Amino acid sequence: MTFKTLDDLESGQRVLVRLDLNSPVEDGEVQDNRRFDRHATTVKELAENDHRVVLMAHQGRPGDDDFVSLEQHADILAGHIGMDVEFVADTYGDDALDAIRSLEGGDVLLLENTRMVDEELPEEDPETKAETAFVKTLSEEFDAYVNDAYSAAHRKHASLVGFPLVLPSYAGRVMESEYEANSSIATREFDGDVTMVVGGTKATDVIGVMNALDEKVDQFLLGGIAGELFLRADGHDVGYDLEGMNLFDEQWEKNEETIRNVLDEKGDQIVLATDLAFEDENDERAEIPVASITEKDTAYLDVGSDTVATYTPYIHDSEAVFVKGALGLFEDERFATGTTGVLEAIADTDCFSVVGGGDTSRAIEMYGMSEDDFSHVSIAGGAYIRALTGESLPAVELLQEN
Ligand SMILES: Nc1ncnc2c1ncn2[C@@H]1O[C@H](COP(=O)(O)OP(=O)(O)O)[C@@H](O)[C@H]1O
Ligand SMILES: O=C(OP(=O)(O)O)[C@H](O)COP(=O)(O)O
Repeated sequence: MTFKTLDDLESGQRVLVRLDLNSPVEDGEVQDNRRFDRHATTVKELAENDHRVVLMAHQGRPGDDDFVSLEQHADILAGHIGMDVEFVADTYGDDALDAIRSLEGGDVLLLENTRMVDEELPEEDPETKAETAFVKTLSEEFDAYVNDAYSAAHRKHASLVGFPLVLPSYAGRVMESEYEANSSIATREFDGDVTMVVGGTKATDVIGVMNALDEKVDQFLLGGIAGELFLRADGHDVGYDLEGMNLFDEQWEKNEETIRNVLDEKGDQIVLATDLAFEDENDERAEIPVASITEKDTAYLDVGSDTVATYTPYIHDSEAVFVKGALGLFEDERFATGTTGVLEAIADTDCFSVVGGGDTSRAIEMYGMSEDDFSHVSIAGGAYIRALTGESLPAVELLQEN
């Protein structure tokens, strides 16, 4: 491990901890999710080591519907760690400082949404962030900083990159496990085949992964919106926006040439869906072979069962399988077959497997699978894709330099 961890942190200190509790918010209600469960391990360990634990996290972005206070997050987190989590609706003002100074060993306090601090969001160099009033004021109150927010590590925000320049800094347990797993595709050598299942909504994610990992990956199994755009490049009447849709055409305009080039250059590594699923006149799932599609008149919402049957042997014959992005609209049970099919194929093997993507990894718990069926289930989306494509994660690099 290339950074200091909680194993290196002496007990009984004043510790400022950055988590990523960014969650879906539905009608103002913060939705519990695996990020709380995963971060609970770090928080509980710090409290049990008699630290005075002060937590920072963000939720949403100013102006978005999910930009809310962290008050609900404190209650949800308390439920996961089985301890009280005090909340103060302040980030670094007098109320926050008073609450921080009144803590005793083993206490846990959550500060207000870091994105309510003007100095937090602009993406700036760590040196600039270290000079903000936010960082300078808070860092005076602590002996150490712990960053556990791997899934936000691609952001150069004050709470993520300002403190490591002014406090002794350590990786939390989530940071450790996410870094280890998500960098493994780049750092580990596999004797057998390596397979990547890539889907989701963003063609640029798929292109980035293919360009970065074509030396490491033997086959890319495609699905989702991105997979349909590659089918369009392969000459099929799919991957088009129908009336009222905005999923394909804008991406196609921006990426057509790149998609065609990737398909030409890496075609022998790319496996495309052989059939797709759609909603028929009875609102039920129906499937059609891609070769039989001759009209641009249907919205396809999943890969078909024949595609799953085609992808399964690749997965079964692989030593390592990495997943990024769903193969269909899995939130609708009728169109979960592609995503659950490949996840079940992975679960049936003892290959090394990493499932990533903030939305995609939710499919595991939604369809009764266990995280234990996989080597690692990431709670990161954008950060995971950057790890796969070898792009920098500024907050991780700063921990490594500390
Ligand atoms: N054919 C499809 N039509 C509509 N949505 C799709 C389709 N395939 C996948 N999706 C959507 O893609 C989302 C996941 O993609 P994305 O957000 O890029 O990945 P992640 O958040 O897991 O990194 C899922 O929420 C799923 O609903
Ligand atoms: O949820 C997050 O990113 P993700 O959706 O890529 O997993 C992180 O918390 C970063 O949030 P942001 O994309 O609002 O900076």
